[in-house]
Amino acid sequence: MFAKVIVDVPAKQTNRPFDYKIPDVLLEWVEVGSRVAVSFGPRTLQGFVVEVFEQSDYEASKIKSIEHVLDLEPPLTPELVELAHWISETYLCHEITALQVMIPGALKAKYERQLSWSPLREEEEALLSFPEQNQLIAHIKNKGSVTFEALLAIFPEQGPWIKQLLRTGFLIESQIVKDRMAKKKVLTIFPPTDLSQLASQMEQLSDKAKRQKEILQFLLENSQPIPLTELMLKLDVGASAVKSLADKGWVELKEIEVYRDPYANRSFPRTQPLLFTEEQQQVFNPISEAVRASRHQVFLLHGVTGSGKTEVYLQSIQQCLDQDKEAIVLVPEISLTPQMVERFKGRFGDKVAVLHSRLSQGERYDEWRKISLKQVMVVIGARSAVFAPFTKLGLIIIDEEHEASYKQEESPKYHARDVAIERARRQNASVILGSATPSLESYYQAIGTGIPNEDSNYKLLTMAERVQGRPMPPVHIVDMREELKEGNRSMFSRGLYKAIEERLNKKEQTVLLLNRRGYSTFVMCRTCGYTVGCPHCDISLTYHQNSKRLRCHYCGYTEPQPHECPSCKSEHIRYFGTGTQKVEDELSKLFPGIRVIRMDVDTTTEKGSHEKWLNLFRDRKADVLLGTQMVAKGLDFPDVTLVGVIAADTVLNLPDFRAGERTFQLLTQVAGRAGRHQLPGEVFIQTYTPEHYSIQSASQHDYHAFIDTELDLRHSRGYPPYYRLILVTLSHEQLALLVRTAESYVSRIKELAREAGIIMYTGNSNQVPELDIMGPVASPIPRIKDRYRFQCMLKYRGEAHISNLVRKATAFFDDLCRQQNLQISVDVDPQLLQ
Ligand SMILES: Nc1ncnc2c1ncn2[C@@H]1O[C@H](COP(=O)(O)OP(=O)(O)OP(=O)(O)O)[C@@H](O)[C@H]1O
Ligand SMILES: [Zn+2]
Ligand SMILES: [Zn+2]
Repeated sequence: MFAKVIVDVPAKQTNRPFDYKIPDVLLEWVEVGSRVAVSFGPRTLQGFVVEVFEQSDYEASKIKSIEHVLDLEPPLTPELVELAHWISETYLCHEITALQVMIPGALKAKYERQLSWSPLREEEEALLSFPEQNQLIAHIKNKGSVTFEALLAIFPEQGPWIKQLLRTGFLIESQIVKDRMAKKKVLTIFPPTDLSQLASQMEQLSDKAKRQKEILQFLLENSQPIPLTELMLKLDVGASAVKSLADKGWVELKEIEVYRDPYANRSFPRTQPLLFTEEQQQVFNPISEAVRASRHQVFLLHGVTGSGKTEVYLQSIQQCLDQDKEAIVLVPEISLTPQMVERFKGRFGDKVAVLHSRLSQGERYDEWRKISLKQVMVVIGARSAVFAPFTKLGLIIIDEEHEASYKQEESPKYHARDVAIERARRQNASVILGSATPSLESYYQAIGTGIPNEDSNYKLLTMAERVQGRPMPPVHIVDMREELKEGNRSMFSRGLYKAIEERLNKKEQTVLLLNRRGYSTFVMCRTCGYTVGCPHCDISLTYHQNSKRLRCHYCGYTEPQPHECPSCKSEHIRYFGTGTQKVEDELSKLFPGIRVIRMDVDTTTEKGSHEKWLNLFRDRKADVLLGTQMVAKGLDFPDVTLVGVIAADTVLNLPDFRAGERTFQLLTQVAGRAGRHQLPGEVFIQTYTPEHYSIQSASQHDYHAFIDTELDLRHSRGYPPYYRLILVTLSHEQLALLVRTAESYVSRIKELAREAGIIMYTGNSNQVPELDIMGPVASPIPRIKDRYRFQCMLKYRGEAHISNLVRKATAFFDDLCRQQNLQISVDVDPQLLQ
């Protein structure tokens, strides 16, 4: 038997399968999707088996053998292997890159597989009726644990039997990977076993030891060990108070290892399906029908914020499980909040695995194993969870389908939504794309030519009302220019100020949004206008309050904050722009005693901090939740009755044709956090361009008004969804060479297009062009890490033949890339245009 193997060298020459012989002892172990070690030239490389076959066209003696297999179970399914091929074709990347992105990072590390005899199955052992294998079993028991290679070397004939024992759980594979990962230890406080001691100790404390008393009181009430940092946050106490209790020997403070399942010791109260509203029922019916019939169908679920989309997801998944099929739920990384996880774990309990990037490598690996060992039926996760190795997929749900983060920015530059649809198509599964603000691409697919139509690719389902007839919150647009005219120089308009004040009085909560992009806190000299830029990239450095340093977001370069202008020596050099930190300072000045939780990149780097902040807010330990995009998504807190957007224009000013769409989406999302339960909500949007259509339509909760204007604009400018885009970026250290190469790259594409008979845009043609090439021009960020960047944008109608041109043109420059260290990066359906 032979195998076709894609080896782990991402290069054009190796971007095809190579033939290897499967040695007899490995016959049982090599399958499509297996990872194997093969010799390739002078080296031994890792590779993936993409095909197993009987006869090779090559002379048998010339074909090398596979050296060994790296995993006892193939990490990829045959379906995923095919999908990887599709990804490499669609997004123009190497096939190995697409294969590698599908497996968890932990698997990529080298490790040894140890096998040992399971102690758990002792009683059933007598039932094993294969006496001739006694020797093998005795050997394993004797050794305690043995490596897979060693075992096969001694018992080369018994591969099938070993496999059987593994699958039936008599043999277990010990996870050396697990041991290799640094174990996580956390300083934890343990109350004494006899809690009554605490009460008497509390009385011994003097009145001055208020903090210590609080801690004892807390332990008395909760009687659970609790991590030190968590306690400090919860009670707002310092470590010293805890230490003095530990010194007295009243509580114990020790480091414990935390188990890697981040949800392992959490219980999720089980929830029951809610009785559907009429609208929910009416969108659920067709979904349920498709799932039951195992029919591939894409549904675009357009439901306003608070319309109860999640409940529709949950019951659709239940339908899927009832058919004994599996489901994947994708959510954007930042809305994969504990609240979200809770909703799925609450309904489906242990059947759910969770995958996101804040998990450690080990944790991710554990969750992934649950999927591949079929211990779970549902996966909820960020982008890459679309590759969960399920084999009986019934449904893929993509929540907030419009989110740009579903597009991976590094190779393979895939769009999880499109991969999901392709995967579902291959498995006859259904797809739900859910959003309050569907992307233009998806909406356009769902309406076809503008009229809802039976043949269009996606089926549009609409929920226009909030659950239980709750009203959408009224939105006030505040013109900040007027505020300034009338003498208000604060970053809060008078309206928003009053509204916050009212919430404080009524003990209700407020969410304040400040766009991340908006607070590029660059440093500028007020005398001469000099701005501090990165010496390696053409972009301003960002000021970081915590470290008091300037930092480049692209290359990580940092330098201390300057005290005088490098150009004119003036002392009036300072940082500009409203950072979240600044808003927080201002809030405390205006409302003494106000409790603010600030969530931004600076406060959420630590693992679990995201969760901690949100829990504190939910537990009403703060009046205001202030943050960047992360506060806009998915939160469902009953006491939030006010939402304020500090500056709505920041995204609008980006040089991106999606700026209007992004603004509309963000404003709609964040406005949707207010008044979701009994208490009515209210929203303030502060802006310098109140007349802009995306701000106007967001304030009226009018998706259709927005989309009509936006579709017209896109049509007249030739952008998606009417045209598709491919962005090609070339970079090199020498500007002159780069410009020359970029020019000849574009000529090359034009030449290929002419050969292929493609109608190109000429400006005065009567024919509708199929392809328009813009550029080459300098990229919006013209230099990163000392490399200059030029780009060209291809706009085209229709499908694959254009990506074929790009593939050919890029291949033509392959040698130049290698010899001259030129880089050409291709982004199909780009989301970021920098
Ligand atoms: N059928 C129902 N009966 C009663 N309450 C419901 C029902 N469906 C949903 N809810 C409740 O309504 C609230 C809003 O629902 P949900 O969070 O699912 O909305 P959503 O459409 O996902 O909103 P968003 O897009 O803003 O996240 C939740 O508190 C949910 O528990
Ligand atoms: Zn200056
Ligand atoms: Zn830089």
